Amino acid sequence: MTSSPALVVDGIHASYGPLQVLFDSSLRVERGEMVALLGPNGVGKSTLLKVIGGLLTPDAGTVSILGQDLTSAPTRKRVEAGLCQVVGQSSFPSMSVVENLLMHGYTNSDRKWTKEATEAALAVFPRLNARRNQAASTLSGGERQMLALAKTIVGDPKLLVVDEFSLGLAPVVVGGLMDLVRRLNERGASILLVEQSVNVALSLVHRAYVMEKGTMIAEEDAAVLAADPERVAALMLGGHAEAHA
Ligand SMILES: Nc1ncnc2c1ncn2[C@@H]1O[C@H](COP(=O)(O)OP(=O)(O)OP(=O)(O)O)[C@@H](O)[C@H]1O
Repeated sequence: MTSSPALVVDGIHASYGPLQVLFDSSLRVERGEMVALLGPNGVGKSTLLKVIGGLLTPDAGTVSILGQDLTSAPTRKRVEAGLCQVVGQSSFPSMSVVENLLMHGYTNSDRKWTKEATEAALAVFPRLNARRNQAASTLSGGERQMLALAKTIVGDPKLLVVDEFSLGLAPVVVGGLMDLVRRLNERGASILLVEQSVNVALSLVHRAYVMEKGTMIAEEDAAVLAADPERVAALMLGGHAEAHA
C-alpha cells in the first residue's frame, strides 16, 4: 500500500443539477509529485477540486487518496487520510495570527516543524507578520487569504491541494509561497495545484494536465510544456478567445 499514488481521480462525471460540468475526468498525483491542473476559466477545475474534497458527490467515477477509495467519504475522512485543501478563509477570530498558525500545526506531532513553518510562513507575508499578535477577526480580506494559505503550510499535509494561490497576491508574495510549497514537497508532501498563471505553475510542478470542457485534453511533463509556449497557448485558448497563457 505504501506505493499507492497520493491521489487517483478516475472517470469522474459531475453535475450541478441538470448542468453536467465534468465528463470522464481523470488525473493522478504520484507520492512526492507536484502536479498542476491548468485550463481556461469555467472548464471545471474548481468543480474537480470539490469532488476531491468531498464537497460535491460525483455522478460516476472514483477518488482515492493515499490508497483509500474515499469517493463517498465525508470531507473529515479525507482530511484524516492526509488531504489538506485551502477552502475558504476560516480561522479562530478571537485568536491572534500566530496562535491560529500554531493551533493549525497541533494536528501533527512535529512541534519543531510547526514553529519553523509558522515563522517561515510569516516571513513570506510581511503584512501578516506585522499583525502577528492581532486578532484574526481584525484582518482584511487579502490578509485572511494569506492566513489561510499560511495555515495550510503549517499543517504539514501529505496531499496538498491548492486552488489559485497566485490570485490577487503580489509577485513577491507568490515567489515566497512557491518556495514554501517546494519545502513542503521536499518534506514528502504531494501537491496538486490549480493555476491560471501557467508560468507560475510550470516553474513549480513536475507534470501538468490541461482541462477543457470538463475533461483532460493533455498530460505532459512540465519541462516539455514550458519549452513549447505555442502549444501551451493553443491548449489554454481551448476555444476561449480571452484565455490567459
Ligand atoms: N454551484 C454551482 N452551480 C451551478 N453551476 C456552477 C456552480 N459552480 C460552478 N458552476 C459552473 O460550472 C462550470 C465550471 O465551473 P468551475 O468553477 O469548476 O470552473 P473553473 O475551471 O474552476 O473556472 P475558473 O478558472 O474561472 O475558476 C462553469 O460553467 C460554472 O458556471
